[in-house]
Amino acid sequence: MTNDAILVADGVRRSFGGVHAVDVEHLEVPRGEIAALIGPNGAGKTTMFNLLTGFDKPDSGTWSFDGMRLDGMAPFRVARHGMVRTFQLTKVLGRLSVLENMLTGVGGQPGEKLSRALFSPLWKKKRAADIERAMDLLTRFKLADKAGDYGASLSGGQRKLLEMARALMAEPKLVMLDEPMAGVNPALAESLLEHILGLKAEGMTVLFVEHDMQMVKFVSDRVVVMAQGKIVAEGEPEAVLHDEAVIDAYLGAHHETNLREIIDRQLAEEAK
Ligand SMILES: Nc1ncnc2c1ncn2[C@@H]1O[C@H](COP(=O)(O)OP(=O)(O)OP(=O)(O)O)[C@@H](O)[C@H]1O
Repeated sequence: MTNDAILVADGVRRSFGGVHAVDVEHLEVPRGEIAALIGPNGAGKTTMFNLLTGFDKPDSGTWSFDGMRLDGMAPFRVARHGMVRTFQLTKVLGRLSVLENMLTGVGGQPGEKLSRALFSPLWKKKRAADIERAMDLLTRFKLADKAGDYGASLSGGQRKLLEMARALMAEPKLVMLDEPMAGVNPALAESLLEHILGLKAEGMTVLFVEHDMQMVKFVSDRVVVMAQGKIVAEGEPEAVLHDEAVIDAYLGAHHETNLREIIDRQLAEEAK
């Protein structure tokens, strides 16, 4: 479909009992773009994220990332290959400091104990470089003054920022964000948007799940719509958000967001 897709998935299926949570024939994420994955509650978006990043196993399906097959790979290996994700409910570790949380995002930690013992000076050098990188990222995300504070002391919005900053520790090529705007106050929301656009400016690809249509419209180059496990529409935001099938997918599932109202409001604003 696209000339240069960083992620290509085929025949990805996952059922829970009788529920076909994910039943995706084909998905491509274009390199260097920001793609939004939208759809009503229970559409299968988070399950799809979990499958692609190795946090859940599909009943069937294959996918490749940057030309390499990643299906069946453990999450830390997926991250090491450059595909990292954040979670809808952040996984910031409350009893670790903000800086320590950042260091958990460094790739290549599991199984390093032996080499660490053998090459201690090397490890120390790497550790110092990791700390420097972590502090640079914390500065960029305006969290540097909190480096020594416990993760638990951060607000919900700051945790979202920390999770995004931690994801960048692995120097990813693709960043997957699960509902980055949920529970974030307007001031932080603006800075989150800037950070997401910044990732693209730095050459990263972004795939995010979001219910906030304003954000979807504002930052995405491409929108993929899921409903009942399947992809029901995809394309440029303008076209997709006016698509009858998309509106039906939302309204049919009695989703809390009335897309028609949002679209009408946006059209009225644009007409002003
Ligand atoms: N571990 C699980 N066990 C049983 N059913 C599950 C499990 N995870 C997801 N489901 C079901 O799979 C379907 C898809 O859920 P999923 O969380 O992926 O949807 P979603 O699009 O991310 O929804 P939301 O926007 O509410 O986060 C739902 O019917 C959900 O109840």
